[in-house]
Formats: sequence, C-alpha cells, structure tokens
Amino acid sequence: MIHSSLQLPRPGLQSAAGSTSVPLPAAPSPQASGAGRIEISAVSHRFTDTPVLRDITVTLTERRIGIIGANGSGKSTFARLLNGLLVPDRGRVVVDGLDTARDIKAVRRKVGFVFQNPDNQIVFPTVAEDLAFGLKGLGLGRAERAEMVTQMLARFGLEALADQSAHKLSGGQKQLLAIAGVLITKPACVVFDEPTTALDLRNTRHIAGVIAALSETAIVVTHDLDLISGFDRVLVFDAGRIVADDTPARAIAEYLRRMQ
Ligand SMILES: Nc1ncnc2c1ncn2[C@@H]1O[C@H](COP(=O)(O)OP(=O)(O)OP(=O)(O)O)[C@@H](O)[C@H]1O
Repeated sequence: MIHSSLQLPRPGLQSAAGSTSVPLPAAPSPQASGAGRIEISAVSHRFTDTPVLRDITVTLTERRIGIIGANGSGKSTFARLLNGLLVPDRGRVVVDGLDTARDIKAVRRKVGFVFQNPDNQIVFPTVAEDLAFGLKGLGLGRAERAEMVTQMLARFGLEALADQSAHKLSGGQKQLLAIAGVLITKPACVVFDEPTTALDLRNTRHIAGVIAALSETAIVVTHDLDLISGFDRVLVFDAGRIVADDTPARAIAEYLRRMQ
C-alpha cells in the first residue's frame, strides 16, 4: 500500500505471476458507475523557474482517455492534478463539482491513482492485508471488509496469493495488486501513470486487458501507443501544453509527427 502524504485509494495485487490465464476483473463494484466530469481550468504549474504545465483548460468526461507525449512534457504532473496529489499553482481542477484544492478527501474517494512503481503502493506484508488496508477508515465492519477483500481477490484471480508476501511478487503481480488495491475502494475513475512501463509483453497485455475490462473510468498516461489505441480520446502533451486532443489515430499521428 501506499503511504505517504500522497495517499489515496490503495493497492492490491494479482495472482499467479506472469500467468496469462488470470481472469480479467469482471464484476465492477456497484458504485463504480463511471466517468463523471473532471474540469481543468486555466491550470499552470511549476516546480522551479520553468513552467511544467502552461495554461491548460480541458474537460474530461470520456470513459477511456489516454495521455501521451515526450519525456518531461508534463503528463505525470497533469495526472497528479486529477485526484489532488498535486494542487496547481494557478487555475482549478474540479471533479464532479469538488475542487481538489478544498475537497481533497471527497476527490480521492472518486478518483484513484495507480503509480508507475507498485512498490510505492504496497505497504502491508501480505496480499490480503494490503488490500484490506485500503478499506480502513471507510466505516466498514470487519466482516464487510473481509468479504470485499475476498471478492477482489477472486475478481483478479488472486485467491492463491492471498497470504503471500506482497513484496515477493513479480513485477506484473505487484502491478495487479496495486490496481486491485485502488479498485477495492470503489472509485468512479482511476488514473494510471505508465502502468506497463516495467512489464514484459505478456504482463503488458494482461494489464491492458485489465484496463479495457474496467467499468470504472480510466485515464492512462503511457508511452505504449498500443495501450491507448482503442480509447475514446487521447491527449498529446508537448512542453506543458496539450497540442492534440483527438481520436487515438489522429492524436498518435500528431505525436509521431512531432517525434520525427
Ligand atoms: N517534484 C518535482 N520537482 C521538480 N521538478 C519536477 C517534479 N516533478 C516533475 N518535475 C519536472 O517537471 C517536468 C515534467 O515532468 P513530468 O513527470 O510531468 O513529465 P512526463 O511527461 O510525465 O515525463 P516522462 O514521460 O518522462 O515520465 C520535468 O522536467 C520534471 O523534471
């Protein structure tokens, strides 16, 4: 699980490692009914003297949104705005009417975040304990929490790994645990920051299938153009600005043109 000041909905894990036979997360939680509306208005941000995001205004409502662009173009910074991991220097980010600068707890209940490195999210010794951690503080009884953990383990085909040490999992399993740990809190939207970067082809395909099968809204930062090729909408970042906002085919074409 994740700790840290950034924290949000938590981690979870996946099953038999590199196995391709793990079932996709089928039954989404009843509360995870999708999209909602994330409005980014006149947002600028800088960490040092150099602006990282420059006057961005965009409204996100689609169920599958990809974010691509060159290294350092501001994609991860933008992603971290979406659930209030980062509050912009200028402008506003509003999730279903909730301002990330003021309503952080409510925003994080709605928008989960899966970090690039699952080790940043996995906190507890075993897979089941890590999943259960995400449910703390939600006002649920012990029996209800246990039932939700059981359901999430089953959803990801991880039952056999329930009592396994989370930190001994493979990279692919850890990434699945991280995703499960976020989903167990029933966010309506999940932001993924380069979810397949450290994975081999088999696990990359598995995670892509997991994301494709989600009922939750997914916003995915990636360099894997295949991953977002079937999405509803793709944003292309360049030097802190959105330079294309289009279908995957047209957005990818613009990105490739800029990369030449
Ligand atoms: N916490 C931070 N402190 C200082 N600078 C930062 C911080 N986070 C990001 N930056 C800088 O902001 C710029 C944009 O970083 P960001 O991670 O958003 O880019 P990115 O498009 O996601 O890049 P990549 O594709 O390489 O992951 C980079 O120059 C980066 O060094």
